[in-house]
Amino acid sequence: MSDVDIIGAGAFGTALGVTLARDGRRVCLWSRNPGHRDEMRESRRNDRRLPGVELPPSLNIADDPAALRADTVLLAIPAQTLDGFLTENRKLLAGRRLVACAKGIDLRSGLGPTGIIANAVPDSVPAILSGPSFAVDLANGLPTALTLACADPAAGTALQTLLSTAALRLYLTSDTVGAELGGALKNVMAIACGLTVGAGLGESARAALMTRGYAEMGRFARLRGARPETLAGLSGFGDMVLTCTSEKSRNYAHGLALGRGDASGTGAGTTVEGVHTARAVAGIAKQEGIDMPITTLVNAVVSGKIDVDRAKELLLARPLKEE
Ligand SMILES: NC(=O)C1=CN([C@@H]2O[C@H](COP(=O)(O)OP(=O)(O)OC[C@H]3O[C@@H](n4cnc5c(N)ncnc54)[C@H](O)[C@@H]3O)[C@@H](O)[C@H]2O)C=CC1
Ligand SMILES: O=C(CO)COP(=O)(O)O
Repeated sequence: MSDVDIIGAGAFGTALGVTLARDGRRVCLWSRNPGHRDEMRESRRNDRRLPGVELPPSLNIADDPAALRADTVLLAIPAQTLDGFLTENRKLLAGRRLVACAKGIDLRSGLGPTGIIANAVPDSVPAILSGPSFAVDLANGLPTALTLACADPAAGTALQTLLSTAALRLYLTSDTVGAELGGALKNVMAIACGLTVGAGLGESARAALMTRGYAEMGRFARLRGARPETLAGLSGFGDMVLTCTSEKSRNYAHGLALGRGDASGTGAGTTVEGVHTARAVAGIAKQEGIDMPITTLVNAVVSGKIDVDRAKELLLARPLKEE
């Protein structure tokens, strides 16, 4: 039996699997695509999603989620697919520690990943792993620090120990809402920053957006019960800094391409979580009367309703206020 099972052989699921297996854990990695599984078994690499990285011998490729038996399951699939997967596999996942690795808000329910888990598999222990970590950095063994959030203190401590390695340092919190909102909302801000730089509005404008975006994230998160110190930690501020300043971020790169006038952005087939989260959060903000100007305008731009110039005009025309 493995120590950790991983659902989703995308860039992040594979990077986590490689990291844990190198550090001595027995890992089972499942991809929904049989051809992809065969390729990984044969080449001992995941060239589709994380090219050039060897899969360690203690990482096995599983054929069927039903064969996965570990107490700890990492859910490394996009946020919009989480509810469907969990609902379909509810019985199989009951009683386990389910660690979401996705960063997003479900469009249908408005829930973050731990809320989705709690709803879909009520007798599981939900947790979330979030923070600044490009899959490729992790897979290359570079030092990385993340937030592990779990409301159950004993399970949280056990997960922190199980999932920390020599290069991957996990900080523990019980604030699952804060951790998941920081990770979801920073993707929207990364798109905003990409749009700004892509449209040639400058780095000063990006710094302004990051700062006001962070204030906006805090407003939304507080109203949902998050603790401000969680937002100031790795899963909020830390990840926002990374993804708002690096072209390695798909959210930032998507904004950058749109801002430069390429209407397809990073193109179909790339996971850009912030697009869906902007839509979900803009809708909630409107409904609940929460002031979220940057998120609202990102949603309007990525859905093609307005262009970046119009978004800039609208932001700059807002009434002057205290900081
Ligand atoms: N790539 C990165 O550097 C990081 C990604 N994340 C988060 O991890 C999540 C996954 O991202 P990536 O691995 O990068 O994406 P990816 O695009 O590389 O892979 C996504 C994987 O999910 C699988 N998948 C999609 N729908 C599925 C379904 N219904 N059932 C089963 N499998 C399904 C796909 O086949 C694919 O293998 C996202 O929420 C992302 O924000 C978090 C930290 C870092
Ligand atoms: O969340 C990430 C790094 O922490 C990855 O960001 P992207 O999904 O924008 O590539």
